[in-house]
Amino acid sequence: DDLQHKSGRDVCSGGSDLRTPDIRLNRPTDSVVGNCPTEASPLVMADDEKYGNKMVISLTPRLYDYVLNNVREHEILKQLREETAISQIQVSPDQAQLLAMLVEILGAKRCIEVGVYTGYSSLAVALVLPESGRLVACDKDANALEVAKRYYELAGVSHKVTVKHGLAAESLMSMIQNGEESSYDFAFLDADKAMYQEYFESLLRLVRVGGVIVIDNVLWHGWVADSTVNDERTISLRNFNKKLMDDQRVSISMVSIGDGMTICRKR
Ligand SMILES: C[S@@+](CC[C@H](N)C(=O)[O-])C[C@H]1O[C@@H](n2cnc3c(N)ncnc32)[C@H](O)[C@@H]1O
Repeated sequence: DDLQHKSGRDVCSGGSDLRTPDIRLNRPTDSVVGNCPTEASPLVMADDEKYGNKMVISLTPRLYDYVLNNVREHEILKQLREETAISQIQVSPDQAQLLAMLVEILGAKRCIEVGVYTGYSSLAVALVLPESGRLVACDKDANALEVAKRYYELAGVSHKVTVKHGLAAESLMSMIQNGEESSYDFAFLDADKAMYQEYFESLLRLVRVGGVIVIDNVLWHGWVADSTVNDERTISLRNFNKKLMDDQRVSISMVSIGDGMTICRKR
């Protein structure tokens, strides 16, 4: 049913204007079978002529397995992921690796995470921070934070992490009031979606010029692009993405990894 477009058109059985790509030739074939990825053909085409029917890769389960097999996941991260996998709310290993890579590229020393849960993404960041580095980890869930703290200890990084238990909006505001504006290099936002704009405004104050803010779930199960889905969180994310697109205070790059992440660099 997911594959059935609400208009009644089966988007994966193909329309007359959609052709399946020939991967070997890296160009479309003439056969008309659709625009949805299959294991044999993970390429999909933008179906708008203005993009020149550009072909892009779309992950199938087999291809995603391949991606995951090419992630260098630290043993302690694997252990944490396996212990808490049931929740399905933590970032994926390839996302965590990208966050850590961004921190390394930036040479970040001071980081913030909003939405820590049991610590998977924050641990990935803490592991690559220098010994003098600091990560402020904000979450309102005391039980989840206990698990996170246990793993920071196990990984030998707890001296780099300051856990802030409470409402993230208040934690961020207290950091601002504490004179910490423009003193952070990197922030990761992954908490309640309806509050994203407010968190983003605070993070923008806390991060220095040239610093990076990464926002998770910007594609929100794909619902942001489905005009028939209009629940509160989807609308929030859609509005947030729209505002960010026009926000000249940052450069942006929306990346279709995991549930979608936008990387922002403060100008
Ligand atoms: C998607 S999970 C974070 C996952 C984590 N980044 C990871 O990859 O392991 C979202 C977290 O945001 C926290 N959260 C939701 N609303 C919050 C709020 N108002 N203040 C602080 N934390 C909040 C939840 O308690 C939850 O742990």
